[in-house]
Amino acid sequence: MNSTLEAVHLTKRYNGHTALNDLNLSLKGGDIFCLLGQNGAGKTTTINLFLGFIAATEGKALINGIEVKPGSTNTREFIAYIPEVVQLYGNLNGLENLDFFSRLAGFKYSSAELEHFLSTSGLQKEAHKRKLSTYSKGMRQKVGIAIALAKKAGVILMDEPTSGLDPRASAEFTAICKQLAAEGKIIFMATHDIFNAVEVGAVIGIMKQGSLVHTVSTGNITANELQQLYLETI
Ligand SMILES: Nc1ncnc2c1ncn2[C@@H]1O[C@H](COP(=O)(O)OP(=O)(O)OP(=O)(O)O)[C@@H](O)[C@H]1O
Repeated sequence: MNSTLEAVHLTKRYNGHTALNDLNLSLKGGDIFCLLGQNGAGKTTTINLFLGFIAATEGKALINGIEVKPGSTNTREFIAYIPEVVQLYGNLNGLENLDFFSRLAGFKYSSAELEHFLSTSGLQKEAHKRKLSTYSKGMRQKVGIAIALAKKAGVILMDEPTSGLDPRASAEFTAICKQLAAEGKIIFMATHDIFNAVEVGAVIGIMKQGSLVHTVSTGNITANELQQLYLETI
């Protein structure tokens, strides 16, 4: 199935304060979209609407043509979410965490399959059987990606995934995102990382006070130009 992610006049207000204003967006399998914007611009609000964590005030968030509704499980199976800090069980190892979260999503895999998901996500083999409490942030994130793969989610939402990663881990992460998109997944990430957004080859949205004010393709812009546009916008 070709995945889709759409926002149609998507709006969220809190007591008269507009956190997200009339967002219109249409992504398909293979697309990478990076949402940039200052603190409070509305990036996490957008992700939370697609996850069904909060209800839209107006408009719709749609995954594979199905409207996302808080409390409904209709769209959950199509989505994986990688937050800034991936929450895993510190006293379980990488394989055990992956097995646990895969089962929670309704999938049961052999050890070889679980190992394969972890390796595809870039986690070195020696770490597969080490307790999560000994993992770095980048390693935890790789387990998060492995869980997304194991769920067979067509849409992967990420909130500031490269924050706190060293340049090498960030570059590895970029490569994995590109690979996932090449396999037909939609990657939607909120980020402050202009360099990563350009490297990942995404379409970039710049958000200001809840409104998407620019959408640019990275094929047409360098990191310096994007930084300039960002600074002029916000
Ligand atoms: N539960 C809430 N109640 C009231 N206002 C909220 C709530 N959640 C978010 N907001 C407001 O909505 C606006 C958008 O917040 P959001 O978290 O989406 O920003 P962001 O772009 O993700 O910022 P950051 O880069 O800091 O994560 C902000 O003004 C924020 O204060």
